[in-house]
Amino acid sequence: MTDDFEPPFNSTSSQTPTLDPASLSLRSNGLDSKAISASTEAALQKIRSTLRPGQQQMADWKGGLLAVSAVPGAGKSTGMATAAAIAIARYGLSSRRQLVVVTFTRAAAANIRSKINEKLKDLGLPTGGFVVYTLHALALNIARQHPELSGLDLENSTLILPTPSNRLTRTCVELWINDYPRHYQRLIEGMQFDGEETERLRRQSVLRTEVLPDLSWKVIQEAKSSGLTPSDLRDLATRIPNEYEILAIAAGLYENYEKLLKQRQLIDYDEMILGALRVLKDDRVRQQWQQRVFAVFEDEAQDSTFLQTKLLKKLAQDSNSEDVFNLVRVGDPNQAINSTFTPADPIYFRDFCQDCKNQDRLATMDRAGRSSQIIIEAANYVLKWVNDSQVSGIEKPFQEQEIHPVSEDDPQPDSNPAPTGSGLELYRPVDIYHTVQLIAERVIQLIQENKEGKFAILVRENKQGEFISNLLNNPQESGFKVDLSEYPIRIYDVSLAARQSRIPAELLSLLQFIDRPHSPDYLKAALKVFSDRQLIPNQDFNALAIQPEEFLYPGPLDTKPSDDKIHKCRRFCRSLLQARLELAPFQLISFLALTLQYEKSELATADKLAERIVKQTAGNNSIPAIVNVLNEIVSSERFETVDIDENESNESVYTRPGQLTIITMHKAKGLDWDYVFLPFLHEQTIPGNLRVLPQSRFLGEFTLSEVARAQIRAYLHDKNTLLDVMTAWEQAGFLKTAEEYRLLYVAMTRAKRLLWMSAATKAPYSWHKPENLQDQKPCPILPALKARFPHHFLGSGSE
Ligand SMILES: Nc1ncnc2c1ncn2[C@@H]1O[C@H](COP(=O)(O)OP(=O)(O)OP(=O)(O)O)[C@@H](O)[C@H]1O
Repeated sequence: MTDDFEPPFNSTSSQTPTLDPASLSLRSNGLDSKAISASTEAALQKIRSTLRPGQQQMADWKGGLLAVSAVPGAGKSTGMATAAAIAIARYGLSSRRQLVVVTFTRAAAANIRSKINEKLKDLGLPTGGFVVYTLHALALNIARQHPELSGLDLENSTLILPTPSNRLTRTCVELWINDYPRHYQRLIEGMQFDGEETERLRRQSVLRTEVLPDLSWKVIQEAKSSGLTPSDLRDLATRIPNEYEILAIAAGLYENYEKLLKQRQLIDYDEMILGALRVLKDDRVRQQWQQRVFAVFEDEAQDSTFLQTKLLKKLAQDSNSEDVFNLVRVGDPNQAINSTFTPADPIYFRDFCQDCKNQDRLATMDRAGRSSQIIIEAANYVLKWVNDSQVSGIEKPFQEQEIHPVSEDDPQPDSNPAPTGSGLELYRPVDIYHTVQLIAERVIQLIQENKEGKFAILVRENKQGEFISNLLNNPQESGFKVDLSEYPIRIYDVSLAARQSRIPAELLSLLQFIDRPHSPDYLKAALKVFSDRQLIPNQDFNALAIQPEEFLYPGPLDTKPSDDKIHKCRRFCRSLLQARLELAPFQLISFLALTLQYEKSELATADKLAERIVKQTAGNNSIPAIVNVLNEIVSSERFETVDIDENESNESVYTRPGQLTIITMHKAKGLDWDYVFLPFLHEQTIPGNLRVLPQSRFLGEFTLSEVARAQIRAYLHDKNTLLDVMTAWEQAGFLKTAEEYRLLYVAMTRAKRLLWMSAATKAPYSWHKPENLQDQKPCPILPALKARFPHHFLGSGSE
């Protein structure tokens, strides 16, 4: 985290510029521009003339609020960087009074920083007039400079990223169970219960290791990032009673979480934003900051949470006039794809756009030069079709915002390029193997035509990427007919990195089991790791794990049936316990890596991890010591994986010429390629539906965490909306449907010259078992596109 933020603004008050009262009154009505020379003005006009109409509106901003709603590929970051450089020049900004540019990821921050620097250099201006932050880095910077106000001791605390499976979440759950036995019992009883002991143990296992950690994780994120305290949540719980008292449980978990953070000197990301907001509550300090901040420009504004929005508004507020904000927010409501698994909520940006519209301060950037005309038409059609079909209740998933091609004289080289072939190809391959074969064959054709071409296969989940990558990289072993290694194309599997980032957690689970094999939780977690790695068949592990001894070493009198599946699970677990007896603790990591059948780069990551553990446990190389170190790595930071090919983290590695990138749709946001392949578009995943896992059906046909989250969200949007359980569950489903379609839209709009889409007739129900094929319906978009663009439908693709 430490390298995530800029050198701080000057923090002492003596260095704060004092403002001339005359300019203050001017600033309330608009910003006070510096007198600039005719030659600088001419240079600014020249830069402005390279912008598209929507971008020019950004460049012409003269203070106050401005919302910019842009379509994919409209040039949001280009426009923002240029507008920033123009504002810096026009208002004579310097390190004493800076423009603050905020964006979402570090890569995006680096990108926009270099664009602004470039423009300033062209203008012959110094580069001290602006800073670029990620939202969290900005908050951290403010909180760090005023520890007495933020209440955060950042020097002695650890930053954490809670997950449902980490120790902190699990401890919250255990404490809650202790404090609320009656509530817990009510959950165990579920819809109905006949008191049978094995079933009781199974339900306890599901609640303790799945349902409650999930509830805790989702609700805490949602509530905290929206500024709700545990007691706010308790109040809300009394207003939405239900049988299980879901929100009361959530409030209890949240209280435990907050207590644990304090006790253990841990800080989460929301705490940093809250800390910064506490700092800005102090009038004097707030004014100092506001005087140093000339204005705030935010990119990717559709992904902000309530608290983040609040922080930016505070900073952008005029120090002398509460109603004046110098704030430009740029985003695309149609590319909001984080709201179902993070607390990001596009409603805040939509509301901001609406407010700005009412004040005539909304600009739209609806021209984009990225894609061929036919791809634009397909994306526009999807948007309209989805909105018209009312797939997600009354709220439309998309803002009615069509993409238009840029004008003929647009400065972007090769804008709206000619399509490759027909530009849009729709297929219904026989099965998923056939799908990959069609892609490989098409790639071979295209790479021969264009050696510098950029290719990507976008998948919905990493498992699909793994499947494709295995077939393409090991054609012989898989009996696959096409061998890409004979052609000048490199395969870059981004999902591999995601798989690698799971390595520390996987090893931790196995080691915890080795350390305490009689713990049902650890046994279950170990089985889950084997199953995720496809070494054992997936099944309800709660049933196996509740009596570890019986499972591991069944006696002759054991009555439980034991089939092949169970034998296989048992063999793996026993081999771990055997290793414990035979190997020294420091050798266990390598043994586990081999047991999990890690491949080359995964083994390298495991080695790196082992080295670090040996160092950190020097003097006490016991299994509990190793578990402790691993636990810290897993719960407090992202361990860096080793990429055998490179160590670059720059996004440009995803879009290199002559490369076929396999990447998730989520990660592809903001990137583009000449040829984009979207395989496996099945209704089951896009839009899919919210599933209740069989093991937690005893609670009813809904998921506690989703219900609670939907209830909180509805309340935040409108304090009078209190949803009952089933309505909340339905809302959660709508939210997911809407977001899946937006994700598909993001994926489609990554293509420049060819958009290739397919749904195989036969596909697996679960990608954990890709070989189990069954008939699968296509995503409803495909038949709709087929009807609208009949000439682009190429059947199964075989002659
Ligand atoms: N005024 C312009 N002149 C020349 N090129 C431009 C201009 N505006 C944008 N571009 C080019 O258009 C492409 C898309 O721009 P950019 O990546 O900023 O779009 P975006 O709106 O952020 O896209 P997305 O929403 O899909 O992430 C880039 O290659 C950029 O260089």
